[in-house]
Amino acid sequence: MTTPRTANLTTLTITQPDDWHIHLRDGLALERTVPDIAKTFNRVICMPNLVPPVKTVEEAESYRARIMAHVPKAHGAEVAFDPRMVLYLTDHTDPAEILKLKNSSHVQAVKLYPAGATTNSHSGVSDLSKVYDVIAQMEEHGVPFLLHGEVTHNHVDIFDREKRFLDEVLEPLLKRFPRLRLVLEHITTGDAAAFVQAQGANVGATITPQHLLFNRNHMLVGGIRPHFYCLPILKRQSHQTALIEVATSGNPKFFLGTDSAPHAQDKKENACGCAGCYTAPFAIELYAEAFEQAGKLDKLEGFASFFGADFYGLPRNTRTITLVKNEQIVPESFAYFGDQKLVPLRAGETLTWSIQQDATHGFSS
Ligand SMILES: NC(=O)N[C@@H](CC(=O)O)C(=O)O
Ligand SMILES: [Zn+2]
Ligand SMILES: [Zn+2]
Repeated sequence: MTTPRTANLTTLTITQPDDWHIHLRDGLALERTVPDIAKTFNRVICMPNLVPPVKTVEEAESYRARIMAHVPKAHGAEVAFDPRMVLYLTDHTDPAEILKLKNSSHVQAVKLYPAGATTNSHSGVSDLSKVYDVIAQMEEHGVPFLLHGEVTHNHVDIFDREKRFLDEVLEPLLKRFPRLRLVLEHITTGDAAAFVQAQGANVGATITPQHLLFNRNHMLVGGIRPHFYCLPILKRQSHQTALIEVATSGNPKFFLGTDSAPHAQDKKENACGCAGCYTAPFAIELYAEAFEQAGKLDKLEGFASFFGADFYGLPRNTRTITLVKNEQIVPESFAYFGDQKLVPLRAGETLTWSIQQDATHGFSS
C-alpha cells in the first residue's frame, strides 16, 4: 500500500499565504473583514463590487485607505497586510484609466462582472465589444483582467453558465487579445480547469475552499443550506474532483482565492438569499483540510503562497505561518456591521487544522 508522503503530518510551516480574491465590503463591515483576513494573509486582491463600485484609481486609493484604517496591531506594530486594489469595468470605463492604474502603486488589475452575473454586478459590462479599447490597453500594458466567468442570459441554466462563458466569451476574447493576462476567478467546473490548463502562462485561475470541499449535494440534499450558496454555484461531484486535481497538482496556473463574501445572516437565511460564503477567519485551515484529504499537503504552499504572487509579478512573502493539527470549532456567528450577525461557512462544525498562535500572532520571520 502506498502512503502519501504527508499522511501523518501534525504541523506544517509554509510561507505566509496571499488571497487573490476577497470581498472586504466597506464601512462598518471592515471592522470584521480586515482583521479576520489580515491575521493570516499578506496580499489580498480586494474585489471592487461595492455600492457604488470602485471604478477609478482615485476611488481605489481611497477605498484602500479605509481598509488600512482597520489593520490590527500586533505588539504595537501593524501586521504585514497589503491590499491590492482592482477597478470595476463598466461600459463607460475610460481607456486612459489603464495608464493611471499602471502608474499607481496599489492598483493591480481590472475586474469584469458581466452585468447581472452576481452580487452588485448591475453596473457591469453589458457587452464586451463595448470595452475592447480598454482591454487593448490592458493587453498592451500587461494589466491582469480578472473575470467572473458566467454568461447571464435568462434562458441559460445556472449550472451551465460557466461552461457557456468559456465557449462564447472567453475563447473569442483570447483569440482577439492573445497576450492578455487573465485570471478566471473562482472556477467551479472541470471544463474551466481544462480550459485554463490548455492556455499559455498568461492565463491563470483562482479556486475557493468551498469548491474544493463541497459539491451541490452538500447544499441541497436533506434540506437547502443557504450558507453553501455562492456564485458560481457549487456543481456536481465530478467537477469538485477535477478542481481538487488541478489545485493540488503543483500547476502554477491555479492559485488561492477565497472569494470570502460576507452577507449578514438575515440576507442569507431569506426567501431570496444572497450569494456568498464567509471563510476569511479560517480560510487557510479549510484549504489545508482539502489538500490533506487529497494526500497533497506538500502542494499547499505553492498554491497558497507562491503561484499567485508569481502570476502577478509580486515578490513571494518572506514570513511563514505554521498550521497545527489541532481541532477548532467554527463559531456559530460573528458580530457584523454594528449589531448584525454573520454566519460563516461550516458554522458550529469542527475543523481539523488551526494556525499556531505564537508571540507574533502566528507569524515567524
Ligand atoms: N461569490 C459570491 O457568491 N458572491 C460575491 C460576488 C462574486 O464573487 O461573484 C459577493 O460579492 O457577494
Ligand atoms: Zn464572482
Ligand atoms: Zn468574489
